[in-house]
Amino acid sequence: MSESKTCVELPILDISQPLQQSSLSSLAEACKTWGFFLISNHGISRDVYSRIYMLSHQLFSLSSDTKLQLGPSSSSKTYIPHFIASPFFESLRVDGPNYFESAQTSANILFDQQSSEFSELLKEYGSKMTELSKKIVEVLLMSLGNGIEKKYYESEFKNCDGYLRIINYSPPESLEDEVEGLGMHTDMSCVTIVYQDEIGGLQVRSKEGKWMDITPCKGTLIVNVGDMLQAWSNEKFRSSEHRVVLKQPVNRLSLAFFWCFEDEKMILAPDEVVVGEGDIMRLYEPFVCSDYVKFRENNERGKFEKVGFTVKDFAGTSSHSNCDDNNQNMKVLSSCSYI
Ligand SMILES: O=C(O)CCC(=O)C(=O)O
Ligand SMILES: [Fe+2]
Repeated sequence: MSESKTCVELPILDISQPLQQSSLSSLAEACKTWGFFLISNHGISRDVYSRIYMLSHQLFSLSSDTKLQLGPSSSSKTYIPHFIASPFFESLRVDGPNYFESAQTSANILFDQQSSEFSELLKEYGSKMTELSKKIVEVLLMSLGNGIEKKYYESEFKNCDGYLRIINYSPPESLEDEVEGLGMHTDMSCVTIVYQDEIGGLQVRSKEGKWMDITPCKGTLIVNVGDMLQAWSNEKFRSSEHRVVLKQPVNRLSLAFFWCFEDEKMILAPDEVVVGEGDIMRLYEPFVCSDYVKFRENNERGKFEKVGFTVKDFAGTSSHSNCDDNNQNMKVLSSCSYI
């Protein structure tokens, strides 16, 4: 990997302060260009992070045999071992809405001594992330203008739910060049909230195809738009390709929280959102959320969220053929539709 890289400058939204019009504009701009921004004053203390980190570190230090008791099997994706996403990636999933129960089920299998510390912490983290995700989606809808949030926040987003992935990256000890910890992918969520430690490594791909570093910024969380919101917003918000590269021979831990529509949700951008600023083309056919998830899961090239086929290939109208795309595998499902 020898491409030259640059850091991307993303706006920081102070979520504890009343919203200014200027913050909404820079947010809308960042979400259209990068699909990424940062959140400060999110209300999660350093202490909570260091306790989650300590317990997660203990958990990932257990033997493979112990961890493999959690999966992977076709019915359970709780634990993803090394060599599925990459040789250096493993993760533990904690499902909402009952984060305590989900974490405790794993803890009971993994740890000899019964303790609820891990599950209590994840319950707290899950509920904070839920509140934050709701706020973020509302703010994003506000940034679209025309009172879109008043009309559509409650009716469209009230049944969203989340899950958390605790990810442990362990690069080889003799690391000469950087390696990919998690390959290029887009998220299938509405929004994802990531906490990365000071080691960094998260990169976003620009529209021109250049990899840009998202440098860790103390005390902030990273938010990125996922495929579901890209489709719902008719691409007013971009679900960008991103990846994780490991540049130092040290462990990296991250917490990725995915806020998603319910499985049976039909995704169709409202007319007011499609029209926007003179944009009259509907870029996606209506589709059911779980059908897209299945499409990604069943698609060899889409395995583990690697980009190959994305929501554009699944439900994009032919309006997309005029767009930026350097994806050679565009599969147009139907002809252009106008509202
Ligand atoms: O580990 C990270 O920083 C990002 C993880 C990620 O992109 C994902 O799990 O979808
Ligand atoms: Fe991701």
